[in-house]
Amino acid sequence: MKIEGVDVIITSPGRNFVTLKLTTSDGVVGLGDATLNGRELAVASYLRDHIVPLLIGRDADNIEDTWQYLYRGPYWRRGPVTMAAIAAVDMALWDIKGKVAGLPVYQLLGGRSRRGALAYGHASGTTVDALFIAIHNLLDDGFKAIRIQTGVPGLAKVYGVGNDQLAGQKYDYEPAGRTAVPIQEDWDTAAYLRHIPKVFEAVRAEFGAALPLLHDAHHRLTPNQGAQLGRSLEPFDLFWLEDCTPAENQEGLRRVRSQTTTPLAIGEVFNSIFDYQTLITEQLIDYVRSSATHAGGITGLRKIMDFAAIYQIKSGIHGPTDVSPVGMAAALHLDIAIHNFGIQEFMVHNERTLEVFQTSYTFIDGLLDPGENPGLGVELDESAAAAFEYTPAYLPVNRLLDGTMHDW
Ligand SMILES: O=NC(=O)[C@@H](O)[C@H](O)[C@H](O)CO
Ligand SMILES: [Co+2]
Repeated sequence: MKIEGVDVIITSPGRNFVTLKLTTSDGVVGLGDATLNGRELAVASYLRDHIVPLLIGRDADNIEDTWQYLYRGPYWRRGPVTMAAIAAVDMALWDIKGKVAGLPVYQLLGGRSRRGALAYGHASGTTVDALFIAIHNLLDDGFKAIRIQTGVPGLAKVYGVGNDQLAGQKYDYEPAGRTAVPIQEDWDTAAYLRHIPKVFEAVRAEFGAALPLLHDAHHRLTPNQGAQLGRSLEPFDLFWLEDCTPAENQEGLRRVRSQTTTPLAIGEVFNSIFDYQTLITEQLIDYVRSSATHAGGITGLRKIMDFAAIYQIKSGIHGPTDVSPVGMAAALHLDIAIHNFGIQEFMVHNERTLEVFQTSYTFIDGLLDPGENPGLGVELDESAAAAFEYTPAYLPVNRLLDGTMHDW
């Protein structure tokens, strides 16, 4: 069965998505997510200009060989653009293989290892009161685990805090601003480190000790500051503290790990198994955050998760609204099949996105499930997609109060 058609579909139902559509000589269609927030056109070009010519005529059955061909063939390896492009091809080939077999992809990955995948939602508020409203809304929606982000006194806008009026609504936070250049946010680490423990103390007092709570420091701390935060949050028993420090310097996590028992999650910006090599072999983290969309697809992320399993490290697949429903579905098939599943981020796409992408995954009683449709279980309505033009959008940049460029 040969690959005959290769289309790159860019659509923007509220935010930009890049989708790869493969069509085989038998007319079977596979979809793959290639969305890289703020750099969508780079991946679209990588696909259109450099991958499409290589795919036409290739055997659609050979997923591993295609992955290796696209990973080793370009000579220049790894990186978010390359691995998102490879991810889209990989997902589309798994989608095709499932449709041909008449099986949901998780059945091809070893079958079901759990009833459903525990999801966590995003609660945010500029104030603790607004945050409480958001938490109640998510609990009402059935979430059994919740990420907590709040404003920081003295700072106008902080990562992960949406519009209080939308508090807890299903998609109350899209970080990429539709502006010609990135908007600038300000940051004050000392104010943040003073504030966050008080927020968790208030949340635990209001919602009790058992509710799984997560928090994302979003790469903004030094290793020692990450250690300080991890220690200060130990009394509040977090499910995880995410991106406590930029982790390209993987050894930096040794400092954090040696000082705190707060569980650590790293890697939504990582795209290769080598980005995790020290983090995993030295057990410096508890959860791997990469999405299938950004880490070379189902094939790429499965390799990372099987490596992590040896060291008792679990998945915490990245599931923001800038991973498309196709990427979300790919994650859910892995979530259901792998043994070392941890939790799945679920920001919930907006209605317009779900007009373009018809999904069959479900969220019931706090658990996500990919469903039983053959393949990944997502269809793309191309005429609906065409109605939403690409619009440049960028993630913010972040500076310290003295103007020094910092991590966002
Ligand atoms: O844990 N989730 C996150 O950190 C996300 O909200 C990221 O900021 C966005 O996906 C970046 O595009
Ligand atoms: Co994050």
